[in-house]
This record gives sequence, C-alpha cells and structure tokens, in this order.
Amino acid sequence: MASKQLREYTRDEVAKHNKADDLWIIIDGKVYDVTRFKGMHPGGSSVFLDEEIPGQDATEAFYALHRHEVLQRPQYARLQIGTVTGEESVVVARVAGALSKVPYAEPTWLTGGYHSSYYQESHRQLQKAMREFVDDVVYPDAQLREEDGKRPSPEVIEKMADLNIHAMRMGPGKHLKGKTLMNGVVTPEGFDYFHELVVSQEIGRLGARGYGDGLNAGVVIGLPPVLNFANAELRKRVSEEVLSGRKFISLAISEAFAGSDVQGLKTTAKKSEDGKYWIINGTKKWITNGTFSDYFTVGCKTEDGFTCILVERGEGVETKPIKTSYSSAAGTAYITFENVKVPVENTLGPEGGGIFVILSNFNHERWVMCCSSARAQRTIVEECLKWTAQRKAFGKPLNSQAVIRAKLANMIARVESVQTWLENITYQMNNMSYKEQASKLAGPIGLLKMYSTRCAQDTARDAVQIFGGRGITKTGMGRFIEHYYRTITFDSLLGGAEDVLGDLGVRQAIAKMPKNARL
Ligand code: HEM
Repeated sequence: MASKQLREYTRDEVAKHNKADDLWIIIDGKVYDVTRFKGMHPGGSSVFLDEEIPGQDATEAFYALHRHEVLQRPQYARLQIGTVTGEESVVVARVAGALSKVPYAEPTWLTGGYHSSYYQESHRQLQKAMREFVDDVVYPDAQLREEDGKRPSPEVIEKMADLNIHAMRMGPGKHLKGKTLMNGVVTPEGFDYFHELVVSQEIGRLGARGYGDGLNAGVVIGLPPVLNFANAELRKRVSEEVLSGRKFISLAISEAFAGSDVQGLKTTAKKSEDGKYWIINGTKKWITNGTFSDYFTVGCKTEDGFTCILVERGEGVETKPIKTSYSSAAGTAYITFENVKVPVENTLGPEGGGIFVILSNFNHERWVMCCSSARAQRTIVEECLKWTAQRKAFGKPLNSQAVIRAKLANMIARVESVQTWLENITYQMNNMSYKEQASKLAGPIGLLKMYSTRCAQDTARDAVQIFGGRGITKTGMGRFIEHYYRTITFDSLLGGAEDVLGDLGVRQAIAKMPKNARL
C-alpha cells in the first residue's frame, strides 16, 4: 500500500479544526484527523470533545491512557495526516534489537558507562544477535500465541533450530560440538554459562509466560537425562531430532499423587516376561509441552526403586491439556500411560538410579529459571518507571509521590540484587566441574531461586498497586503487569516450591558447618 502524503501544519492551522464534525489533534508532533474515528474510538467519542482536546495538543492526555504501540497499529497510524511545522517527535518507539535507555531497564553490563568483568566481546555479540532475533521473530509470535493459546509457531521453532538456540539452551557441553552458534558469534568450545545466561535472559523479556514455556522449555528439562544417561544410539537420534526442532520432549515426573516427594510417585514400569520391554502404567500431571511432545522422560517405580525411562508417544500414551493460570501455549498436559511397551534400551541411567538421573539436572534447571525470573522482573521495573513518569495524578506525575518512589526503590533493589547474585553463581559454574557444582552450588542455587521468585512476587504486587485497575486489566496500559501478576506464581513452583528450596540451601549449610564452630 502506498503511504499517503503527509503535510506540514502550523499549530494555528490545526487549532481551526476544533469541532465535532472537523476534529484534529496533535500527538507528539504529529497531526491526526479523528473526525470520523471518534465514533469508533474504544474510549468513546466524548473524550475528544473535552475542551482541552479539539484542535490542540493531546500528547499528555494520550500517553496517560494509551501505550505508544496503539499509534503504530496500521488502522490507527493512518489517522495521521501530517506533522507540526518545525516540531519533531520525541517519543521513541520500541525499536527491535535496541537496548533500552530507561535506567535499570537493562542489567548493568548492558548499561552505557558501566562495567563488568564477567562478559566478554562474544557475550555482547550474542546478546545483540539474540535481542534482534527475539524482537523480530519471537516477540510478535509470542503476543499472538499467548492470546490464542496455540503452541509456538513451527517457523519460530525452526528458525531457533537453524541458529542452534535450542542447543545453546542446554548449556555448554559436547552437544554443541560442530555446531554454528548464532551465525558463529561464539564457538562451541568458547560457549560458557554466561552465554547461556544471555540466551535465557533475552528470551525472558517476552512478557508472555505461557508461550515462553511453550518455546521448548521441555528440552531444557527433559533432554539432559537423555544426553547424559541414554545409550549412544538413543542419545544421538533423540538429541538430533529435538535440537533441530523436528520433535519435542517433556520431563514427566510429577503426578496428581506426588510432586517433590519422588518416592510417593505411582507410575509403574514392570519388565515383560522376556525381559525385553518395560510395561508402563500410570499418570503424570502438569507436564510442560506435554500436549505436543513426541518423547517423555518418565519417572517410574520399578522393582529396584525409581527408574527413568524415555517413552515415545505411541500406543497407550494419551495427553490432554490442563487449564492453568497461564496460556495453553505452554502445552501443559495430563498424561496417561496404559500398558505402554517400551524397549529396555530406553532406560536412562541405572535401574533404580532414577533419583540421581533427575537430581543431576536440578541445579542447572533452577539456575535457568533464575535467569529468566531476573530478566522478566526487570521488564516490570521498566514498565513501572515509564508509567509513573507519564501518568499524572493530582496534577503531577505519579513519580512525584514519595510512596510510589519507595515502591520503585524496592523493585530496583530487588532486581539488581537478584541479577548480581545470579552472576556470581554463574561465575562459579564457569569455574567448577559439574560434580563440584553439584556439591557446592545446590544450596546457593536453591536459595537464589527462592529469593528470586519471592522478589518477583513482591514486585508483581507493587506493580499492580502502581498501575491500579490497569494492573488487573488484560488490555491497554497495564497488560504486561496483569500478565506478570497472574503468571508469576509459576516461577515460584517450578523446580521446587520456595520453602523447599530455601530449606535445601540451609540444610546444606548446616551440613557444612565446621564441627568446632562456636560463638
Ligand atoms: C489518534 C488518537 C487515538 C487513538 C488511535 C486511540 C485509540 C484508543 C484505543 C485503541 C483504546 C483502547 C485501549 C488500548 O488499546 O489502549 C483507547 C482507549 C481510550 N482512549 Fe483513546 N485513542 C486516541 C486518542 C485519545 C485521546 C486524545 C483521549 C483523551 C483525551 C483518549 C481517551 C481514551 C480513553 C479514556 C480510553 C479508555 C482507556 C481505558 O480503558 O483505560 N483517546 N483509545
């Protein structure tokens, strides 16, 4: 469509169009003819007839009530007929790939003029490439799918696979060997946990929690047992299919009967008479990506205790969606296994050794959750900083109220402390073997996860108070706040409830107390 010719008007010219049947307004140096639109305006026509609006500058009134993106929607953008002579727009649209200039909207290492010893050039290049990719390809799909509840579009999954993003989300390791990562901005050998943090945090900015989990979260938790404990043939086949985005995998442990209490699980796996197959019976609940997964890493009760088995979707496997407080884009499923026949070669790790198989990935899984939680919190801090600057109450911007500033202060302190602790732990991970991480970092990561999701919930609550009714409204100014507040509880439960994780951290500290320590 050819763009229409925009003219220049003086403010005096605009002022003449100040009647119901000839009504222009100025927003941010641009002139809009809203004569016909006012009858279709979602906020009603009367607002345009208020004595301060027709023929005048409505910038302040507009930004107190609308997100800038409203003016970018094609049906509203075409209301613009010109610009004001000698004036320039000052409002900066969301620029795909760009860093935000709002204070605290980016972690310190991405804020101009600040320094960090953790990140090198390859981290910066990866961040830039990820930001552009997420903004251009993932963000638009995230907003649509979060709305219609469908799983992330196959094109997005495929494009992520082409850049090896699924593989990078598994962290450093042999699975990266020979792969070109994000068009080569980082080598497989050079890829460390800070690179992985960058990948997780850029995805964590989506503001679409259900979709975020739909975006192959199952790989992050379901594939490691296959990579680390499956036989060579199975490992190669499944990891290739899953990391290339052709197939999906889920971790299927929790049940209606038990969650953290793994010993209380009821799904059974019994050997067939010839000893060649497992016969699996039971149910699993709250399984992320389950409605569309092809593979399930299943925790089963076996003769020797608890065993992990890779089950392929097929006869006897049924999945149905569970309605949770976030969108069905995550594919959260209830699964039934009825006499499912699985070759014994699909056993992951030793029979009876399933606890170790599952526990071995817990640290990494929880750390990934901390990465996303820290970044998602930051998007809320940015929303609040912008809103409190542009919204006026009692004739002054909201941020001129001390109570509002106190809330902002707590939000900023929380997100900065979470990120800083996270970076410290990430640095430890970079310098420890996997075994060392298991013994030295399980406690700190448990504590960080507890702290991080508590901070997130406090920030969600504060944000709703700042946005008022908009903070509980699914459209308009507060839509990201409403979404965050509604879905934040997920983070506090995934990978272990807050109290359980906090307790883990303290128990580990108690176990390591020097015997001779006295006051
Ligand atoms: C080109 C100009 C405008 C466009 C395209 C526009 C568009 C919209 C849209 C799409 C909504 C629905 C809510 C949302 O998606 O954010 C809305 C709501 C609203 N608009 Fe406008 N609007 C314009 C100008 C104005 C002006 C100048 C005022 C006030 C003087 C105004 C007052 C309102 C009000 C009161 C609401 C309801 C807000 C709420 O429910 O919180 N609009 N407008």
